[in-house]
Amino acid sequence: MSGFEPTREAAHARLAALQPEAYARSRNHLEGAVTHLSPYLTHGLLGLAEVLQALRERHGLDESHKLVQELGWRAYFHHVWRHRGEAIFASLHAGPLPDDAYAPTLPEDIRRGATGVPAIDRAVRTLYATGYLHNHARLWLASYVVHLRKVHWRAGADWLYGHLLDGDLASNHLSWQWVAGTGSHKPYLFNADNVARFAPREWHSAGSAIDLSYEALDALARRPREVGGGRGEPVDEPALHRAPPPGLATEAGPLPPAAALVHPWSLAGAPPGGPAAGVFFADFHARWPWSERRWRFAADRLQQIAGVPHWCEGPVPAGATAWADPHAAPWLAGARAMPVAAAFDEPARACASFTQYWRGTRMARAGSGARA
Ligand SMILES: Cc1cc2nc3c(=O)[nH]c(=O)nc-3n(C[C@H](O)[C@H](O)[C@H](O)COP(=O)(O)OP(=O)(O)OC[C@H]3O[C@@H](n4cnc5c(N)ncnc54)[C@H](O)[C@@H]3O)c2cc1C
Repeated sequence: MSGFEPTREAAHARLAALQPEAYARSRNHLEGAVTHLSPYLTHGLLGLAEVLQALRERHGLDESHKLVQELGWRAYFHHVWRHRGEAIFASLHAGPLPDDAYAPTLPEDIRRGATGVPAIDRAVRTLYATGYLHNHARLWLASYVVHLRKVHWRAGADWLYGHLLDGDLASNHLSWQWVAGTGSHKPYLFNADNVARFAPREWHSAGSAIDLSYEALDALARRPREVGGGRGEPVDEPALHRAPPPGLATEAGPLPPAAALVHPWSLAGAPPGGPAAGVFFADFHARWPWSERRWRFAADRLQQIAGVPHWCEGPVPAGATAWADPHAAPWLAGARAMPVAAAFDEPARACASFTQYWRGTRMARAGSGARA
């Protein structure tokens, strides 16, 4: 996989390269034909509706196709965030053990990719080297952290979010809850045989702490004691930054009163109006630090669109305009937030499961007038 360039051209190149049939056959394999669209979707370089439209028009896909369903998971997690708000950052319901049976912080050997389980240590190295992980690797990592090492899912979720280029608070934190069993009916478990089936040889983990039957793993998930770790060679964890890292320029002055704002989740371009101004929200990053790679991804694109981005401490001026996004919403309260085109029709009620959501929605039809 090559890196992720923060440009519309790179995003469209990913879209043009999609192979839906190969995706459906191979998506669970670490070397399968996955799309690598997630950093572009998270940062609004591509809209979900825009991707679905391309899948419909170029490939004739509908809701029955696996790729459309996977994109549906993203939309479902945002549906849950819309309905539950801040509640998604705490356990939605009880998991296999009470919350206080899990450690509140991530042990050093996991952070440093030194657990001695090749699949986990590889995943951590890949994450730090690229800012991206295949879905299966994310599932393995989260399951190991929560069920074998007894670390609270929230500690793992916050850490992973910071290092991912595609970190999306709904997809990330709700996926961790799905794995933990606090957002699904049972814990997600995996073993060395599963890794051997879907990952290249260097990831294989026979003889390690995950080389167990599913019965044994299920019993482990339901008892409070952790399996030990810490037998591997450590790597350095890249720093996470709550403010722009050294060398990344931002402007501290006030925003123009009627600015067309571009924030890090709307990097396709400025909304209509003007003048365009890029913006980072200080309060967001006080809570959610990012890796340097991610800061640069967003800042490079903001710079392309609107010059040096502003460092915004507090809400934006009333009279400014911006594309709506839930990550940015608290700081856009006084501004005109322009809706992004819906990708899927919104079910009338809050859905308690993906299955319920999927039964209650369809791919939205184009033509709402909002940005794709
Ligand atoms: C523990 C954990 C944490 C995750 N954190 C994030 C995150 O912060 N941001 C994020 O975008 N995705 C997250 N995901 C979902 C998924 O792993 C990634 O979207 C996917 O791996 C991104 O790679 P891709 O674009 O090549 O995916 P593909 O497999 O090619 O899928 C295409 C698109 O469908 C959507 N999608 C696919 N699978 C999922 C899924 N399970 N849940 C939600 N959307 C999905 C994504 O938008 C993705 O870009 C997480 C999953 C897990 C298990």
